[in-house]
Amino acid sequence: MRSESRSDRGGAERFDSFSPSPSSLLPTTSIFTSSPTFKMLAARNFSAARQTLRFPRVAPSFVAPISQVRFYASPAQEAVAKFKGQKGSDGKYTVTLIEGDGIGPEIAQSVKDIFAAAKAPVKWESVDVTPILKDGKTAIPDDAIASVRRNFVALKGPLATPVGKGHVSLNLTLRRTFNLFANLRPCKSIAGYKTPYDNVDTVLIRENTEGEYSGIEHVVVDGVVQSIKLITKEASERVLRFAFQYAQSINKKKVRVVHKATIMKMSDGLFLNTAREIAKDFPDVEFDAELLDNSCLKIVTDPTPYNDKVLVMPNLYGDILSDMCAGLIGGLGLTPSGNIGDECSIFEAVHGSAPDIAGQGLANPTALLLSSIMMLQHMGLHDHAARIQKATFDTLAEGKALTGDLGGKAKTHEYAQAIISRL
Ligand SMILES: NC(=O)C1=CN([C@@H]2O[C@H](COP(=O)(O)OP(=O)(O)OC[C@H]3O[C@@H](n4cnc5c(N)ncnc54)[C@H](O)[C@@H]3O)[C@@H](O)[C@H]2O)C=CC1
Ligand SMILES: O=C(O)CCC(=O)C(=O)O
Repeated sequence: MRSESRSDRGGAERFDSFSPSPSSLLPTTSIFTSSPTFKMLAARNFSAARQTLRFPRVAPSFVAPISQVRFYASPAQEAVAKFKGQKGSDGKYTVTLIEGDGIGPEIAQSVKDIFAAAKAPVKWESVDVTPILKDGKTAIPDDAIASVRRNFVALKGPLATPVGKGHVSLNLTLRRTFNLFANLRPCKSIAGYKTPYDNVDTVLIRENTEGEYSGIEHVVVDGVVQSIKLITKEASERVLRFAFQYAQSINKKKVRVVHKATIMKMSDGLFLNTAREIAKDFPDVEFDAELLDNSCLKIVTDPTPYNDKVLVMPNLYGDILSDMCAGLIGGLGLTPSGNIGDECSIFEAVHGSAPDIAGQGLANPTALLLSSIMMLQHMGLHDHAARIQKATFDTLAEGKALTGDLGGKAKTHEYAQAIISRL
């Protein structure tokens, strides 16, 4: 029976049992399985022109049309977010590629080279996501949308966002456009790369379409702005159900909600209460909850107790906590992610466009490469995923061809070559 009791700040609220954590970073089996009104920019660089797009003063149309909305009737229902792509007549899957800004093209090139050397059955379809305005709102060009919908899967480099002005984040626009409701961010220690902890193995799932990232902001009066954190039961339910199903698929038998329902009693309260309801459908998975600040303190003090759990949380908390976890294993050059939806999924590194090192061949492509390995697993290409993963981890463990962020001297392409030589 599920028992619920409130704990003090030192512990999590507990609800119930436990099982061993998986031994690999990425599970070998998973449930992954018009014309524009006008075109704003011609170039794919992060230019002043992009900044001319304005924040909407009213809510953007990110709510999915009813035809896209998925309702969950019972836990027995098929696992969410399965890959629906088909091999072409050439024996290859076509995958949409968004190279991105800053270091994006450099790290994307490494992934392309490694996939070619590994003979991964993937054909890249590069698309331009320079934003357009549709009905006054930032949108992804129709060709790019059609490509992702056709291929069901995409690999994406980082996209830069103007600070404090300009167009809505394209990263967020992509997640909303395709209703990519869960952002899956695993973070595991790299053998051979020494950090204060040798055994980090966290799995964080972030609600990906609403919360603090809803983009509903307006000026109330001069000097007073309001930003709305939108939480809906429907979006909470789908990411929470994904979290429980994902935990089962990787044999982690604990799911923990990270929240701040002490302060945001209604919004985080709805997320937490929805989690309690969903948890009833998964009696074999232990469920509890923890306050965000407490989670941060405890993870940086000792991440080990988090190795047996899947953490699930509202949008902003997941963004911040996953960067913090990246710091525990050696930085943003190492952490992958998957934006998971019912129809399509887009895989990308956790990091951004790293303008400070862009164009110099200094970027570490590991995070995008591990994201592409998650993508292969999602597509059911487990053998190719395992081969590339082994070559990557062996190269890192050997430590001879590391990029600057890991204390090495290798250029991006030299590190990629070292991986290729092991394939
Ligand atoms: N999902 C996405 O596409 C994301 C995009 N961004 C955007 O990226 C831009 C830059 O954001 P920042 O705050 O500077 O964060 P960032 O993640 O781009 O960089 C933070 C630090 O980590 C380093 N770093 C990141 N990735 C690296 C890699 N692969 N290899 C070696 N070092 C790496 C950078 O050099 C920098 O020192 C902004 O426009 C932001 O909006 C930020 C986060 C995610
Ligand atoms: O879109 C951006 O500029 C940053 C987004 C981000 O940090 C993320 O959600 O991964």
